Amino acid sequence: MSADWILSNVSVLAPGDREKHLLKDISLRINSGQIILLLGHNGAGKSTLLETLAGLREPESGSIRLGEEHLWTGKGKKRLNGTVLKRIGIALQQSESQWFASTVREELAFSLRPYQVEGEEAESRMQAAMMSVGLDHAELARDPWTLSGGQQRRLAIACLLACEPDWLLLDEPTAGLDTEGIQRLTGMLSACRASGRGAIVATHDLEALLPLADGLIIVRDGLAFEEAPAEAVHALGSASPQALLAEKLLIGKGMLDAAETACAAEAAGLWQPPEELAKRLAAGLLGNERIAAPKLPIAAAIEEVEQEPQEPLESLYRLDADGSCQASGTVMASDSKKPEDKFDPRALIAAYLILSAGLLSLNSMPKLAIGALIAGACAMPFRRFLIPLLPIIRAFFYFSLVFILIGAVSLQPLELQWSKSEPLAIRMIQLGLIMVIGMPLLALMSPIRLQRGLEQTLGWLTRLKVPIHSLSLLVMLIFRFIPLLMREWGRFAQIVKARGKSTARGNAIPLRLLPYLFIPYIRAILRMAESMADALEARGFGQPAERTTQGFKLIFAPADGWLLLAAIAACAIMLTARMWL
Ligand SMILES: Nc1ncnc2c1ncn2[C@@H]1O[C@H](COP(=O)(O)OP(=O)(O)OP(=O)(O)O)[C@@H](O)[C@H]1O
Repeated sequence: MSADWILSNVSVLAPGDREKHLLKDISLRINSGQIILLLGHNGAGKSTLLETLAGLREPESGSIRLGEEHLWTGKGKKRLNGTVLKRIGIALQQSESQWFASTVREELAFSLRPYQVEGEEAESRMQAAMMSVGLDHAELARDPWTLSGGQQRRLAIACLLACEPDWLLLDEPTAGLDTEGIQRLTGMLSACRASGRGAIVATHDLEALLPLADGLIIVRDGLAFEEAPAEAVHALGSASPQALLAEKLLIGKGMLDAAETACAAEAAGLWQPPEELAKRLAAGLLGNERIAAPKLPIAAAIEEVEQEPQEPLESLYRLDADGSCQASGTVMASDSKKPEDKFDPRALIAAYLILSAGLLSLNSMPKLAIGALIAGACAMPFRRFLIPLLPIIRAFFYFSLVFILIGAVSLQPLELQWSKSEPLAIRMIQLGLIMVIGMPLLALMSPIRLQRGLEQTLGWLTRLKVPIHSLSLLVMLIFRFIPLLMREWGRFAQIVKARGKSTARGNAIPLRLLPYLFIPYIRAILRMAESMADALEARGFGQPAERTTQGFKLIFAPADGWLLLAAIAACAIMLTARMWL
């Protein structure tokens, strides 16, 4: 029999951004043996909540208990509790890309390993799990990568079921499943509940899962909004699928503007609750008074979610005459308040070069002190981008210190002569300061804007046969791929840790699990490179006769002028210090 989840004031911060809350002060009790749906807009925090329950994200504050057991234990609650981990099984979105073994059987055996289940017991669990998800016994010998997408999703769930956890944590489990697969899934969830186990399921598929649910948790902007009573859920469940079907039917007949509904909502990631559709039906918009929205406690909750002010669609999307949705590139490129859109990359690079030249001109410790003050003042407004890079800065500091100390060693007699290593110390401090002021650039320039900046500035060189498009593309890809590779590593690390029931913190991976991470990781990177190559080809790269398409044009704004003036003033101060000190 599974135990209740008890969450008290749980908050989770974005990795590397301590000002961004992914979950805020969540207090919940989720009773054992229930099927609970997590609902909410795209980006609301459903996956984050599931990952936090699975110990894949460390809460900044608050406590998470499964019955009497704390998920995080030890001094300062910094160590994961392996006993709790073994009582839960999580399937992340796209966790079917996790395969490393050459057969389905080995994959299942890997999932069972932390439970030390082997031999006949393991075999019977594997077969039962395969049967529950509708995979044939013969598939055990197949290479998991040769299964279809839907079959791989079923296998991901079978890997969880074989471990017989008290709680299943499922993220979008119906995605990619056919009708039979969904029926299997709902049957499996009902069977879990009947055996006293529970499930928490993040989903947008209300039609399939709402009729099963014992309760709902609405997540909005990282807040768990409401736990709905089971009666409300079932009453709502009887109304919503019809409303959805009615809407689809009317869109098909051209009686409802698809651009206003599905296209816009899907494109902007807005979730349209069935309640909204039911209200429109009730208002006569769809002409079917059979489906009227019942006024339920949960309806009020969903309504409140919907009343959250949304960014107007037209600021993000342009609806063309043919009803198709287009991302509004110019709006996103110039008017957005995202950090990487604030400055023109050309201004940022020019300011960086000017400041670096100033720092390199300082040739003594007192002058460098002035340079350090100026570099600190420049970096201060962007300190939140520097926090995640502190380990690199610290490593550089220790590395420099060791070199400076070695440089200062005199052997006859054995002593430290500071004067010997002063030039090296000055050089290392200059490099350190240049590195620190350069670090925020990674966050202030998106790769695509950097590419456009290079193309707009150096585009004239193409007449001299200089391959500027290719060079700027290369720079863009380097900028784009480094964070992407790190993110993918984090994603696969999470999956492998969840399967291996690792108690390691953060993205740290125990050595024993590394081989299981490398294969799917490398495969994912290769696939990503292949998709990118296809996309580039579609844009015209690699076909010299074709003109490549360009999404937007950078425009030098007053803020860029001020940035350059500030950099010139700072450089002037450093040059003056060099001459007069
Ligand atoms: N590593 C991260 N760094 C910064 N922000 C993050 C990180 N991971 C998630 N987020 C942000 O946290 C928010 C919640 O994401 P989450 O994946 O939990 O949403 P969701 O409700 O599951 O969405 P969906 O329905 O699209 O799956 C999003 O705004 C996302 O951009």
